Amino acid sequence: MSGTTSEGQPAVAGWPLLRLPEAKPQSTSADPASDPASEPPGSQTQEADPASAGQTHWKSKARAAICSADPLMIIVKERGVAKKKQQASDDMAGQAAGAIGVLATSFGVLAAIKDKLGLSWPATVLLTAGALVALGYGAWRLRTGANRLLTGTAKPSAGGRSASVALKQDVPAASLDGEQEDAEATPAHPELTAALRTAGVIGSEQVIRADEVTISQMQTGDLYDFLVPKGRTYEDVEKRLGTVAGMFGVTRLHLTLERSRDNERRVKLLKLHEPPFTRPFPAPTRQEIETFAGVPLGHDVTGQLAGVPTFDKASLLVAGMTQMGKTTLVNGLITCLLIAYGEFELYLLDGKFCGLTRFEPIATRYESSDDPAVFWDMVQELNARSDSRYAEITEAIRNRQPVPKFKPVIFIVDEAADFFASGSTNEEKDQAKEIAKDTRQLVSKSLESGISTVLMTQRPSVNAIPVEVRDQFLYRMCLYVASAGTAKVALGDTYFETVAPINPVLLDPDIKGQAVLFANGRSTLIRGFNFDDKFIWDVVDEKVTKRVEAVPEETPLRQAIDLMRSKGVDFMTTPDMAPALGILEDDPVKRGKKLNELLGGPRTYKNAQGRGYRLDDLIAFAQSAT
Ligand SMILES: Nc1ncnc2c1ncn2[C@@H]1O[C@H](COP(=O)(O)OP(=O)(O)OP(=O)(O)O)[C@@H](O)[C@H]1O
Repeated sequence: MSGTTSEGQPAVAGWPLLRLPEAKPQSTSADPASDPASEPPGSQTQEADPASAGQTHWKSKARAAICSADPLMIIVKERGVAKKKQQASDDMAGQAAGAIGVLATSFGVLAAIKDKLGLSWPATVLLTAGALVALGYGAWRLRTGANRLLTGTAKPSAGGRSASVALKQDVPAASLDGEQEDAEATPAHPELTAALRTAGVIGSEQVIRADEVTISQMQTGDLYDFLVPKGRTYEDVEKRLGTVAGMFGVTRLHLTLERSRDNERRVKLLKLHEPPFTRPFPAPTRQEIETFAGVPLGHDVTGQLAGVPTFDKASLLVAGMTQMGKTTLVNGLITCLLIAYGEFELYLLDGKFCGLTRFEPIATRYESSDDPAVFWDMVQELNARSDSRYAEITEAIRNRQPVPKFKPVIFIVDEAADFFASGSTNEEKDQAKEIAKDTRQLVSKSLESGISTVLMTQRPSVNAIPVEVRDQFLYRMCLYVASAGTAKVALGDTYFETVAPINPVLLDPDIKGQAVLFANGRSTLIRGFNFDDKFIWDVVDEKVTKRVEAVPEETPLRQAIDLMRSKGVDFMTTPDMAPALGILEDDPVKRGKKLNELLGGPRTYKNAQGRGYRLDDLIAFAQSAT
């Protein structure tokens, strides 16, 4: 018999009629020539079928199907019925043979036991059945005990049994791994399990175990402390914090997540009772600032101090719309630096004229101007200091000496965008390009030489601060802004792809000083400090006194400073100061030159009274020299 159908398809033994391409159940053709089921006896289809007991019956049914609406289906069904019947009779024969075998063996075994023990037939049967049941029970106990040992669950007490069974119903169908055997044995925490499953943090078959969850009521909110299932870490929660917040029915701003030092699976999730910073936190004390590990920039949503680990080799960009609290925040930063950062030099450029004035007495250079030329001059001065510091480093390395330690310099500019704006002439455009180039160099290359830059802007638009400058900042802060695009300018183009980003657009603009701090790849919502003026003035005065006291008393510079302070003046002319320091020269030019040399070369200042020295300049000069 041929192994193919008329179309050349392989004829499967037993299924010659099932030519699938033609098997259209909808076919209603009455043309026998076109219908494979109507092929006459002796045709290829018939020949392909091996003889069988059910064949005649099947053929007659198949012929009857010619006139039906669905002939092929009927043929297939009939074929199936015939096959099943044959299989059933085969199965019955096999089972009967098996049963006879089992009976014969059992009888043999029982006869052997009866013979050995000399018991009656009923006693032998009962004894054997009892022994088999006892063996089965023993095996079951053994397996249950081993499972309990592996999962670490206690043996349920009689009273706890029903509760345990009820709780087990909360647990989803177990998978094959040990994790789920654990889950089966311990109830799931319903709220967290449902929230984290729906948020896609854990798989649909995973649970947060109730015995690994603690919920504490804090003053500001509920603190959930829990372990995510094995194979997951706190980062899985952190990545989907926004979605998790949605599951809790709050916003991303209501949630903060903390990792634990003891276990990567441990998550500490704080859900605030009310929107962040609804109630103000009191400004920190000196002691709190001093004991903070790093430089504090504000409070976090729980009222703890938050900030950056260091300002060494760092630079900060602060952006936010007008009147949101940038200047106040940076005033707070400088105050904290003065309290806890040791000795450093301040270069201040007050583009808003009075935002940083409180710190003028301790600034090495303070300018209040919106002139780009002033900004450029300060940038160039700092670049020159950086170059000379690099030269010292190179020299030390060349001579196999330890690399020198430099006093940190912090350059703070309030409202920086104005300084990069270019005029319409070619000359002004060239100048703007040069300013951008020098600023980029300052921010990027000065870190190693200990010069950090803080730029603030109320216009974080794409062009306000050139991208080559923006890209260099290590720390970024963004207060309220109106669009996500603006937030990206401040926090970086890829900010919203980072772990658990916070959208500054969602901040409440009526709660001043709130900012997203993005440092070391993590976002923290903070609110800058709003110190009393008196607190800031006291900190500044103390610092000035300390710095003056650090200048040796016998030096002319210290004597000049003490003279001005004792007389309570901010400015003294050269003719007034020179005799007090022992210069009795009558010629004004020679006197001025001698005095400046004696003082070590501080900058002079000229006003209506004539040329002389300002106290702030002398103090700044003294501290830059130490
Ligand atoms: N943390 C804070 N707590 C309470 N009030 C604050 C806080 N920060 C700022 N403010 C208040 O908000 C107002 C604006 O502050 P600030 O001048 O610092 O904003 P700014 O962003 O620098 O404004 P601009 O860009 O217009 O100069 C001020 O009245 C200030 O007192």
